[in-house]
Amino acid sequence: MVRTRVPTPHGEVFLHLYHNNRDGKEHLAIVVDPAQLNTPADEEPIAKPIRSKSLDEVWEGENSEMDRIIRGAYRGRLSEVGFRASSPHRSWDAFTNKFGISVPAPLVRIHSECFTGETIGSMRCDCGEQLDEAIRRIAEPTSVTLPSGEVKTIPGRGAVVYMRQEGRGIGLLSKLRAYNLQDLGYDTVQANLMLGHGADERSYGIAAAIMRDLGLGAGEGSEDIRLLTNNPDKVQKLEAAGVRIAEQVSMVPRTWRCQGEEQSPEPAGTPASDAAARLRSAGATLIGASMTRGPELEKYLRTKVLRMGHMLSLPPSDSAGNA
Ligand SMILES: Nc1nc2c(ncn2[C@@H]2O[C@H](COP(=O)(O)OP(=O)(O)OP(=O)(O)O)[C@@H](O)[C@H]2O)c(=O)[nH]1
Repeated sequence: MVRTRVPTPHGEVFLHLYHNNRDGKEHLAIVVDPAQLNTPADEEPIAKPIRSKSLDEVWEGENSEMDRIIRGAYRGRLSEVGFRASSPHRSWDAFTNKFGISVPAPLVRIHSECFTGETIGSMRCDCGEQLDEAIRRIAEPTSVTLPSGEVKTIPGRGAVVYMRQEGRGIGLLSKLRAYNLQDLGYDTVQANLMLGHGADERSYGIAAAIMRDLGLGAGEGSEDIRLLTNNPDKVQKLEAAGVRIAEQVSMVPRTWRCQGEEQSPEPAGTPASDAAARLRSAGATLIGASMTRGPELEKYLRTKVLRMGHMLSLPPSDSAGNA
């Protein structure tokens, strides 16, 4: 495992790259925990830091602080000047916050790789938008009230566990074949089945192991989590793998939040710019073409709701019987 800091439009995140001996793929965890950047090493953070146990362990054959730095086992922001070793071996299992307040459970998303949606901006799915939206929502600050009555804003925290399960686990090659079948009119479920695959071949054992390592919903001293998903199968499989989910938080596609309004390009004063402004004022960072939309995305989203049981309300036109 290796960890590094990455600045993003939503703030600085820590990218953890995990090796495993089950499927040989490199899965990732994108950890949002600004307290690790802002809290001086000798001060208690307000919420439990999201730390990887395997990263903090001393590894066999590790001889110097530089070895640990190179693999990312440090706290705070590295810089040539002013780096502090910062109690690298401390375990946070028994963490209690000394401010006497309860903070919201960390927000977590288990995201599945989608080359087409995330890298080339395909409008067949909303995967790129979901990844952006997940990091934005995890990083969103919240207000807490101190025992003195003072209201304090604390940064959002949580993680996206990024699983290399392209095409719901069937792989990119099969997904591209499925797209060709979809062009003939089949939906995403039918196309998978016609190719001899299951509708969804993903498993969540490795995701649960990563969460255990990070103390998110599983493992010694871990916190319960809030899970960002609409997928009931994901919730059920994670719980079966021992992950404690305090709350399921849904993700409404941006296009369904702004139904009927034009968008990109966004000349000022148009419904498009209003829709984008509303999303921005809600904190959204709109990337690329603002939001994904179009008939193919519409069909994809409706299939998720109608055939895969995703917990989302259809927009008014669909619930009126057009599905
Ligand atoms: N087989 C197949 N996979 C697709 C298609 N479109 C997107 N995907 C994959 O679907 C995965 C994302 O899963 P979704 O079903 O969209 O969402 P989810 O993760 O199950 O549910 P949420 O947590 O609510 O987002 C990614 O691995 C994508 O590569 C498609 O048309 N066919």
